[in-house]
Amino acid sequence: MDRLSVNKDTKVSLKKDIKLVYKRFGPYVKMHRWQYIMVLIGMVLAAVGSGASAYVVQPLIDKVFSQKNEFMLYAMPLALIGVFVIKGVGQYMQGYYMSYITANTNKLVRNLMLDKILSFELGFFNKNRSGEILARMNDISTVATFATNHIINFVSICLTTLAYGVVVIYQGSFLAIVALSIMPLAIIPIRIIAKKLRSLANKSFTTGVDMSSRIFEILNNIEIIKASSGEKIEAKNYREQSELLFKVSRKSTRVELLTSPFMEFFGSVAIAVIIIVGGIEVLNERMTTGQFFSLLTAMLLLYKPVKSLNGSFAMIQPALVANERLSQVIDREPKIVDGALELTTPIDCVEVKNVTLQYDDFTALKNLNVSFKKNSVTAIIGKSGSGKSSLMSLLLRLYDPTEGEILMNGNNIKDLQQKSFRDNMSIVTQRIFIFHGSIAKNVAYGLEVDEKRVIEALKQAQAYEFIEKFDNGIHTILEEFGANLSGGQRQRIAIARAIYKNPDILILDEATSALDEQTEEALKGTLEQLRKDKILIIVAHRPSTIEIAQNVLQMSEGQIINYWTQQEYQQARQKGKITNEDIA
Ligand SMILES: Nc1ncnc2c1ncn2[C@@H]1O[C@H](COP(=O)(O)OP(=O)(O)OP(=O)(O)O)[C@@H](O)[C@H]1O
Repeated sequence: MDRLSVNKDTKVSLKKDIKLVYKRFGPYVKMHRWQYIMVLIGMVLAAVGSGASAYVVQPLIDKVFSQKNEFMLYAMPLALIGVFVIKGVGQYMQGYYMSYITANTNKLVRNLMLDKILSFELGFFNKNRSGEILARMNDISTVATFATNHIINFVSICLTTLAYGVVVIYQGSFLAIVALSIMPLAIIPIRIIAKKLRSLANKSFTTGVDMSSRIFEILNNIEIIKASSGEKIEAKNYREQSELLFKVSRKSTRVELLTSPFMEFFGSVAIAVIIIVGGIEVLNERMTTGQFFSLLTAMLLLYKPVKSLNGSFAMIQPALVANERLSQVIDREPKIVDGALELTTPIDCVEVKNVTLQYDDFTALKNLNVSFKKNSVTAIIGKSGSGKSSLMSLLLRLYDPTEGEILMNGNNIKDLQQKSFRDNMSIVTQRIFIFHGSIAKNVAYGLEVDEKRVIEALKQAQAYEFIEKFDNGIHTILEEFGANLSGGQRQRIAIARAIYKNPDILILDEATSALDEQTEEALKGTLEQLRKDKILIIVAHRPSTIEIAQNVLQMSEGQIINYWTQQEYQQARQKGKITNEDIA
């Protein structure tokens, strides 16, 4: 499964889906057992406090108001304060430890999810929009909150209900059974509502994904949008999606809120029955007034936990759907699996053997055979779309060949630990990654900052002369995407980063396109020096860059059509066999 999808099936299989949630979140529940014990203690305190608060109504009315007992007049309010303090402490403990469990689970699953996403091959990112992936990150909190709270909500409600139930039954058993039996009837409409909520949760997710993906696209292409006066079209499209989301959310609120009137109705019927049946019992002196009011208070208090049980049923559907979506990411296996072998020697030879690469049905590279050796500079030329970048991606194992193999120092790179060879490779492409941070940190990305070496790398990349002019030099803060730099300056920082790593293989994939001729000429001198002990590959687009290469490889439609020495290449150029148009 390359493309993430949303399951449109609205068939409700609560039991199976809840099982899936606990299969995923069970370990996190187990891991927090001590916190759960604290929650449980808090819960017992709160439940005892709640039950006792209903119970004290009876002696208050019977002893103080009916029998005029003065001692009880002072004792009862004190007891009441005590009972509420116990309840308060219990609720605090329960709330504090519960939110700890939820927040910690959220954190751990988020980290796991990012590790997983980072382990995926490039193809996954090409096929899925950023908004789609981000939305699945946001799903975590919905499921984690549900998974960690649901058990405890359930236990809490059962305990509180039990405590009230004891009071209710103790104060008048016949009456209690009548009243308690009406309450569960309210659960019936919930199952009908659950089905509706599931399809609405899916719809709202898909619309949300479209919207956040669009925002990403707008932010990443703002220059083009403005230059093409696309603001109005973007705003119009976004408004339409916003409206759709608004409608879906209104609909789900309507459905969700239906539980409330149902509950109110069943609750009022239960209370009405208690008043009539209990009133008759009191009038016939089979029950004291205190017992009656204590029972009534317990019933009114019982209403809240039963209502919240219903509330948590309404939460189940969005959480189950969210679990299904995030499982698509967490359970997905990366297509590029790391090898076991660590490459410990410097890379001195890369061989591409009978390599074919297919993107879905499209064959981008066909049966390639070429090798790159230490101390050599190879230029790759070819028209746009001929497969130059695809070949470079294969060397980094961003994709695996569909057929054939890539060998590094004689080892198939599939058998090697990716980090062990990527740590010794640098690539500069036209897509330049600059993050918000100092120039020094941008250059040393992923490595310790050594200021001297940073300056040296910047000098080699012909970047230091403009950085020197900044007030803060290499400590100048760069904006996201390098917005405060020119295209050529960004490219030179990226080249400095590649040099700073001191790699065995340096790949420049159209990395100098934004440089003026003079800077490029100066950079050529640097590359001449750098070639020593390195494999240098330059995907070239200017005839002047090709001059430093010993070998020139020409690609066309995914195939190597020529492999020349520099001399042969020059002769081919002179004879007009190769023109500027052949160099993309
Ligand atoms: N991720 C991808 N999925 C599907 N097709 C792709 C993908 N990447 C590249 N291609 C296709 O493979 C072919 C080779 O692309 P590649 O980027 O390797 O060419 P290139 O020679 O580097 O082109 P340019 O000089 O324009 O950068 C193109 O036809 C392109 O459309």
